[in-house]
Amino acid sequence: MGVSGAGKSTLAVMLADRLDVPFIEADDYHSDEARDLMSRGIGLNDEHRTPWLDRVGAAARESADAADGIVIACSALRRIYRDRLRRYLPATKFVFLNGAPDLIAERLKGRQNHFVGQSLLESQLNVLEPLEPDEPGVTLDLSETLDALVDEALRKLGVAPNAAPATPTEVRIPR
Ligand SMILES: Nc1ncnc2c1ncn2[C@@H]1O[C@H](COP(=O)(O)OP(=O)(O)OP(=O)(O)O)[C@@H](O)[C@H]1O
Ligand SMILES: O=C(O)[C@H](O)[C@@H](O)[C@H](O)[C@H](O)CO
Repeated sequence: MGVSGAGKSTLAVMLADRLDVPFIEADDYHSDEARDLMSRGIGLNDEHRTPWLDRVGAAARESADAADGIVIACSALRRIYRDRLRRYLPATKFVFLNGAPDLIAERLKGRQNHFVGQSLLESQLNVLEPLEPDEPGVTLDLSETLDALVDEALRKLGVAPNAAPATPTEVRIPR
C-alpha cells in the first residue's frame, strides 16, 4: 500500500517472486472511467474505489485459494479501503511504503510508460491514512533499496521465502 510512485508494483513483483506466489496488480481492475480520470490527473473518490476494491478482492481471493498465498500491489490509501480488502482476505498483511513526497515525485518523473503521471500525487497524499497499530503489517521506508525492502518485509512479516532471490533481469512488471 501507499501513494502512486511509492514503489508498490516494483516491490510486490519482487516479493511474489521470492515467495513463489501469484501477483495481482490492482491497477488492472480499474474501470475505463477511472483510468480516464486518473490519466487526466483527477483523483478517484470513494464511489470509484469501492467497486474497484471489490473486484481486486474477489480476484485476489480466487488466486490465493488456488495457491499458497498472493501478493497484491494496491494503493489501499484509507483504512476503509483496507477493511474492504480484508472482507475478501481476512489474513491480509499490509506493507506500507512510506516516504518523502519529494522523493516520490522524483521517481514519478523518471517513470516511463505508465498511464499515471505526477499530478495524482498530491490528492493521494491528502487521502492517505497510514497503517494503524491494530492492522497487521509493516511500515517501511521507501528510500531504501529494493533488495533491502524485500528482505525487511519478509523478515518483519515473518514470511518464509520459497524461491531463491531473482536476478534483476528476471523481474518483470506486467502492465
Ligand atoms: N526502492 C526503490 N528505489 C529506487 N527506485 C524505486 C524504488 N521503488 C520504486 N522505484 C521506482 O520508482 C518508480 C515508481 O515505482 P512503482 O511504479 O512500483 O510505484 P507504484 O507505487 O506501483 O505506483 P502506481 O500506484 O502509480 O502504480 C518506478 O520507476 C520504480 O522503478
Ligand atoms: O487509489 C487510487 O487512486 C488508485 O489505486 C491509484 O493509486 C492508481 O491505481 C495509481 O496511482 C495508478 O497506478
